[in-house]
Amino acid sequence: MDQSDVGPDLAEILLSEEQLTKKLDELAAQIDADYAGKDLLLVGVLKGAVMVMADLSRRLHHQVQMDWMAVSSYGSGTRSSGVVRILKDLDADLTGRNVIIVEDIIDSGLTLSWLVSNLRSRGPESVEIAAMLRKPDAAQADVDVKYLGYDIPNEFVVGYGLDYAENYRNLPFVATLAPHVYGG
Ligand SMILES: O=P(O)(O)OC[C@H]1O[C@H](OP(=O)(O)OP(=O)(O)O)[C@H](O)[C@@H]1O
Ligand code: HPA
Ligand SMILES: [Mg+2]
Repeated sequence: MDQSDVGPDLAEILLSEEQLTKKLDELAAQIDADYAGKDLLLVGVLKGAVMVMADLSRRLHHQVQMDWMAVSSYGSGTRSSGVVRILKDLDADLTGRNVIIVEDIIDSGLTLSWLVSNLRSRGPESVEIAAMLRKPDAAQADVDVKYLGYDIPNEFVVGYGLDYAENYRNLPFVATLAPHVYGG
């Protein structure tokens, strides 16, 4: 699929499939090296992390387990208010486990900052983060990300797991939306 398949809805491709692939290779090599000889549990955050989880995990030579959480922010009505509700919890017991939380994007950082402290309270050996995208100019909470793909500008992006109204998640690249799509 390329930009022509989604017509005029996209403004600009920020990261191509090749750029994502190159970064996934690098991150997988780092994780393999860092966790050599250690147990590893990858925790994906539904739904956005599905692409990163699938592509990163299959590049690892390391034997890993995978588990999933679904969370939702609520409160003021704006997304990522920092008040997070668990919609689906992990099946795995984290006691003594080495955990990497796998995410598509760190935007305000509120989701991950809450999630890291929640998972740390469950007695794991370690908790780290792997995220494909980060918006440094949107940060409202400090998030220490060990395995990062790309820093991007503070613009709404779609593709590679990221949605606008549940659309565009299946694009193999990351793009900005044309203003007419979101009423701009
Ligand atoms: O850093 P933050 O500002 O907290 O934003 C990042 C979170 O927002 C998105 O998820 P969303 O809640 O949209 O759910 P989804 O993954 O199902 O799209 C994204 O996948 C992250 O989980
Ligand atoms: O830029 C974004 N796009 C889609 N979903 C998101 N969730 C947080 N930030 C974003
Ligand atoms: Mg998400």
